[in-house]
Amino acid sequence: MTLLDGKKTSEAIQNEIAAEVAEIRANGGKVPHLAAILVGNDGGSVTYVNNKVLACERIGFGSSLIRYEDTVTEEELLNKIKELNEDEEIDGFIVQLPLPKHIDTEKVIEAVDPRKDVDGFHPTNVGRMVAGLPAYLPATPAGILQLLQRYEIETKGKHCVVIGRSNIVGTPMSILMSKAGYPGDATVTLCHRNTVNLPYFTQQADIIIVAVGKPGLITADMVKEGAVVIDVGTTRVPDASRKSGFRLRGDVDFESVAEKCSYITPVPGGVGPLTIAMLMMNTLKAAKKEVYE
Ligand SMILES: Nc1nc2c(c(=O)[nH]1)N[C@@H](CN(C=O)c1ccc(C(=O)N[C@@H](CCC(=O)O)C(=O)O)cc1)CN2
Repeated sequence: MTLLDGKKTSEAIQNEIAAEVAEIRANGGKVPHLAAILVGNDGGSVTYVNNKVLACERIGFGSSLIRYEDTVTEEELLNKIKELNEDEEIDGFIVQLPLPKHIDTEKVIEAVDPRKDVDGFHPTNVGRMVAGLPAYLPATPAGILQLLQRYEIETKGKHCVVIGRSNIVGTPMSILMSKAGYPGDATVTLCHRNTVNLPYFTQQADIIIVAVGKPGLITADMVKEGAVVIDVGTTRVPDASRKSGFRLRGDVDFESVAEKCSYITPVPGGVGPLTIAMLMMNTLKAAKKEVYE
């Protein structure tokens, strides 16, 4: 069994981006600038956004962090988005999810100019991705593609079972894995909460990608010998022995499944760190106007 090391892969990608930024800087070009909007004080979201800002600093990007209390109104948020859409210094920006319940997330996502939507969540980017046109790909699925590619995992003709149909991970992942080319060309089954007899599908899978948020959902008896197992789940479970009071658990029962599969991602240190690297990649593309002229 080979461990798919997302931390190492993320560092490698970020080093490649940093080298390009150094070159841009040396040639007097515009240094990419990412802005992030964070609403509220959710522990996970604060960590992720701080890590995004730190990654910008390490790579040499400019960055802006815009914070609001969770009482912010939808109107205030939409006004800020309008401002960022028009700010020529900002190449791309994100609104950290989830948002408080009183804010319409879809409305917020649609307010972002698709040319600056480095999260790849705007319907224009989703549609372009489906149509095979240049688009910002959402960071988590794009990170999984990088892992498959960098570990030279065969995907053509394989049966890939994706579990979870979220707009951020499962649905785009299923589309990208079925597209022509590498990594892709797989036969894809998308399973979700109403799938009857989940093990029937997972037992046939050459590649399992699970993004549900149910710790330990995938057990050894559900996995074919030699399968590739990608775990996107990161649920915080209480752990009194840790200073933080919690630990992260994936959707895969790692100990038992690792003995059966050919490749597996750990949690933490698997898919998660790639999310940040791919956001940086999208921001570089935005600055270079690679997706939109
Ligand atoms: N606007 C966005 N919101 C959210 C996204 C997103 O891509 N854009 N994705 C997730 C959260 N997320 C990034 O924002 C994210 C999640 C996990 C990790 C990560 O590195 N996880 C580590 C563990 C970190 C920890 O200790 O908590 C790992 O898995 O090893 C990075 C980014 C939802 N919101």
